[in-house]
Amino acid sequence: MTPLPDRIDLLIEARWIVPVVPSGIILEDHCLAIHQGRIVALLSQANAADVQARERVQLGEQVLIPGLVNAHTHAAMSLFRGLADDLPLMSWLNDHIWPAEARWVNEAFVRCGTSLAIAEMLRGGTTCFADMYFYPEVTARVAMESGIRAQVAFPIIDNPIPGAKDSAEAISKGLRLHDEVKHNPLVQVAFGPHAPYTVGDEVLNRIRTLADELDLPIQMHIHETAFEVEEAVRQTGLRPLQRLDQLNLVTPRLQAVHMTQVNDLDRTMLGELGVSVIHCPESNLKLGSGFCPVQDLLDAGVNVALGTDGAASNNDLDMFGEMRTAALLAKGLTGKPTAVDAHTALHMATLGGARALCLGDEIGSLEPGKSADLVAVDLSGVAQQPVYNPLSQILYSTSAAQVSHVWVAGKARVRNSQLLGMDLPGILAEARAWARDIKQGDQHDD
Ligand SMILES: CSC[C@H]1O[C@@H](n2cnc3c(O)ncnc32)[C@H](O)[C@@H]1O
Ligand SMILES: [Zn+2]
Repeated sequence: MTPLPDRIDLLIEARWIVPVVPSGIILEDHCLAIHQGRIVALLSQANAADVQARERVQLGEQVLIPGLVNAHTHAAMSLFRGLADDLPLMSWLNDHIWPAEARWVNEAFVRCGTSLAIAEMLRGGTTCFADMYFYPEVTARVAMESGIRAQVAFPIIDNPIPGAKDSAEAISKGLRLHDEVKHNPLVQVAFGPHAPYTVGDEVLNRIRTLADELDLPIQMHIHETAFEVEEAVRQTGLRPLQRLDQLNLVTPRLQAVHMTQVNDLDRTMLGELGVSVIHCPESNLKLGSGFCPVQDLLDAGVNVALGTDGAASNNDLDMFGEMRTAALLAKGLTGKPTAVDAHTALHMATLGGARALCLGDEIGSLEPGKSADLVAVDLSGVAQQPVYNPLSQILYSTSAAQVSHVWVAGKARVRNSQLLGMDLPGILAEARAWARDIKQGDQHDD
């Protein structure tokens, strides 16, 4: 072990630590040593006794895990939470969400909705989120101000969108944003072509060329419903994933969101070509979109991450709930209780997400050298007793409400369940004002 600095910044003592790597290990009565925003050691409490630290945090009956990675959301859509429920995807989008976006979405909307979403995510143990929404420059700014880690995919659709008159303008604004934030340690930019049915071949070709040149990820909704795949086959003779492969987009930089429709050829292609699949089980269930065959994908060597999707189709941004749904759904779908076990679900929500966002060397597990993106979960409550195995509690009897502390790059963002550095009362007041106007159809004054 490399010697520790004479005095480290932070020492966290916990009853349990689940580092995710090595797989399945649970450390009891251990400490995590943090210096300059990075994990420098995992130590037994006996070995940590002589360590000098500027700050010591004693967590008691709590479990420390890596920060959760919400690998797909539309943060600002938190302002549309509960606006249109119990509908299938295309009527939800065409008849409700897209008209509401055309009427309401502007920079002030994105600022307020993204702040609300980040507050919910940080309080719930999400330390990194991957976003795809209009005015990505606003999302990036709010993320930087709040201290959360983010991948901001700038949206590209063939039609005009809020903030860009066409896809060429969306791309040039997105590239400018990349240039502005490329040295920021917490925020990175990605391409966000919305879906195969909203972006044509010419624009996809340009995205592929630019993403290769700049070494940037591409996030896209793909094979979300059977209807999407059937329509594409009817119109072109190709499944959307086949079409994307012909355009050389099926590569390790592709983050394929949803993938509820997977045939043998798709599965082989995803595994062999190193694509990450972002599984959004609750949004898929609520919109009746279908089921992503996660265990089959994992067996084929596909990296699978977890996302909530937006709060307008979920309707929360709770990654603990998402992990539990993913685990239960896989068992129901396969008829096998061993499918997506507790460790696999936590892996998808941490290291799987980190790898999908090309951040696998930086976050996703508690290992020396990685950034100190951490979550402490309180297991002392009545609904968490007794504790035989803290991993079981994390998956099957815990929600965002039990998160007590959150650190991003070693900096505390939640302490004793209180959000730090964000004006939560102000954000809530503004969100309620937006909802009042949206409900009444009034003009919103900033
Ligand atoms: C291009 S910005 C994002 C765009 O996507 C819409 N959206 C939200 N959820 C979904 C989904 O599950 N499938 C497809 N599109 C979705 C959102 O409303 C924005 O218009
Ligand atoms: Zn989505």
